[in-house]
Amino acid sequence: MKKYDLAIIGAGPSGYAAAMRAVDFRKKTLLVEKQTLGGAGITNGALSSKTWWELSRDMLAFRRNLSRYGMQSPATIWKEIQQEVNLAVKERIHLLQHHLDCLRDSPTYSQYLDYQTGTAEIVDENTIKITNDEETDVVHAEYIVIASGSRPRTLPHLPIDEEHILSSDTIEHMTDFPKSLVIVGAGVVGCEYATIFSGFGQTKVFLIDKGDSILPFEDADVVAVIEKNLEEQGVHIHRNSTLTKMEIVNGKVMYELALSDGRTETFEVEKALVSVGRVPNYEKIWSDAVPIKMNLRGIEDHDTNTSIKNIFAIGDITADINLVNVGELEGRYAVEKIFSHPTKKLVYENISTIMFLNPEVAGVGLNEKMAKEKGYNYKAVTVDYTTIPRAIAKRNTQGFIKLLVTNDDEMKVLGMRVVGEQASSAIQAVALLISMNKGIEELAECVHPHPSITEGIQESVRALLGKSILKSGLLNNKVNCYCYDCERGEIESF
Ligand SMILES: Cc1cc2nc3c(=O)[nH]c(=O)nc-3n(C[C@H](O)[C@H](O)[C@H](O)COP(=O)(O)OP(=O)(O)OC[C@H]3O[C@@H](n4cnc5c(N)ncnc54)[C@H](O)[C@@H]3O)c2cc1C
Ligand SMILES: NC(=O)c1ccc[n+]([C@@H]2O[C@H](COP(=O)([O-])OP(=O)(O)OC[C@H]3O[C@@H](n4cnc5c(N)ncnc54)[C@H](O)[C@@H]3O)[C@@H](O)[C@H]2O)c1
Repeated sequence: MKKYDLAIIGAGPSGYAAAMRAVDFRKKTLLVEKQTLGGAGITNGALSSKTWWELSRDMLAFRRNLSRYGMQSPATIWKEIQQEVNLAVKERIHLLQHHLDCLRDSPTYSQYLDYQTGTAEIVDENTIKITNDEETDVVHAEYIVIASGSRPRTLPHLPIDEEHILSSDTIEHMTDFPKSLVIVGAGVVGCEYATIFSGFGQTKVFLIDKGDSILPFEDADVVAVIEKNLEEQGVHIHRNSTLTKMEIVNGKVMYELALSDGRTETFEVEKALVSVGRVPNYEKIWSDAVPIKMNLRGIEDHDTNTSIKNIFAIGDITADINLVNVGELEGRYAVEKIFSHPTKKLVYENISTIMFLNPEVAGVGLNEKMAKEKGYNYKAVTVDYTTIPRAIAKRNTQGFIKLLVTNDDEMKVLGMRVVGEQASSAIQAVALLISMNKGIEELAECVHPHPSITEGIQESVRALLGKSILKSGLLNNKVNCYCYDCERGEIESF
């Protein structure tokens, strides 16, 4: 039986990152993947959907520019767009595969990493069975990392046939733009695909929202911008609507909604996308001999440790945040914990996220909803994009920056949201401040290039310190500072 220091189940972003960190420690490592290298980080997930989003955004901008010069838009051809996405996916998988091949052939690394395709199952604490079409292999591992990821959640009354009623695993494999598409679930996946399909301008999109606003975890001012743009692109948002029935009738999707006023309404569309969250891939990963504790959301890990001493869990299989950067962070951390002593704790406070919407929404740390739930007294500033020269030059001033800090002398950064052009690049400096547990003074004096969106971040910081160029509370609240008192539940401008 082959012996390994570490065996990793799943080669998505979490497992791949863990394997590469183990190689740094020169430990004999096995990485097992049953399907596609890169997991949902590449295929039917992060990279593929972001390629669709980029192409859709380009097409929307192209159509707008053509109409500015009084020109007709050409037709958008599904096959061409899909081919480009497939190229992006192949390019990334090829790079990761080629990297594995190079490691295998490298005199420095070849003895440390084995990559095997097959389905892995933990038989006991140190034994893994790997099955593929041809054979079954059994290996010994001192430590095991589970990185088996997640898949789309299904609902009992929604007959997903992956042809008419689809999940995020198959929506990108359709053969043409549907004339109409209903999306069940207005979370990140649902809103990103609503943005993608409405951006191409070939599909009438309906979005079913259980509550009164999409993206229920986000602040109302952020959501308002996104909803406005979706609706301007022709998306119909069914608010406060419960899906009571969905069926395939004569090749079309019929769905029935119960509205909050007691009425029911029926609609017919060509396709449906169900995006109501994800569930962990835990089935048949471990046998009864290894009782790993989990709940409905995933493995209950403590800093990547599971309830079994030598078995760790990372990425989407765990019951916390499902993101590529979080999976990679956990993967690297788990391996450092196994083979050394990590110098830093595993912290989630400075995790940056981007939601690929119209416009993009970048975030780090807390938003106001979360800060209120956690009982913080905080100071906040909002700076409108209309005050930022770069946004004016771009001829797109829609959006704003919102920065939250503690309401004390230190003014530690709690979190930030940026909605608008280049939002993602604007948040990095603040993410760094949070990770360094620093106050905002540092950012106030740094000289930013001009014109740049990050000047808006600097103006936010200066406004909180009472030394901004544009003063708070004037100019129709385009620069606005306020504090929130959690005991009184009140907001006061300053
Ligand atoms: C549509 C969509 C868009 C997304 N967009 C973003 C984004 O923009 N940014 C972002 O940060 N995140 C995004 N995500 C989330 C991100 O894709 C996941 O958080 C990430 O892929 C999780 O990585 P993972 O390695 O934990 O799991 P996965 O990527 O799910 O990989 C797990 C791997 O394990 C393999 N596996 C499972 N069981 C076994 C077994 N028994 N034996 C061997 N192998 C096994 C699977 O085949 C798979 O390849 C998106 C997700 C979706 C669905
Ligand atoms: N840009 C990004 O970083 C990005 C993009 C896509 C996905 N992701 C990750 O993937 C994960 C999964 O995304 P998701 O959108 O599937 O999950 P989600 O949890 O973000 O959203 C699910 C939505 O479905 C709604 N819902 C649940 N049950 C419903 C029902 N019966 N009827 C109607 N609506 C219902 C919920 O209210 C929620 O709004 C996210 O946690 C996210 O971390 C990240």
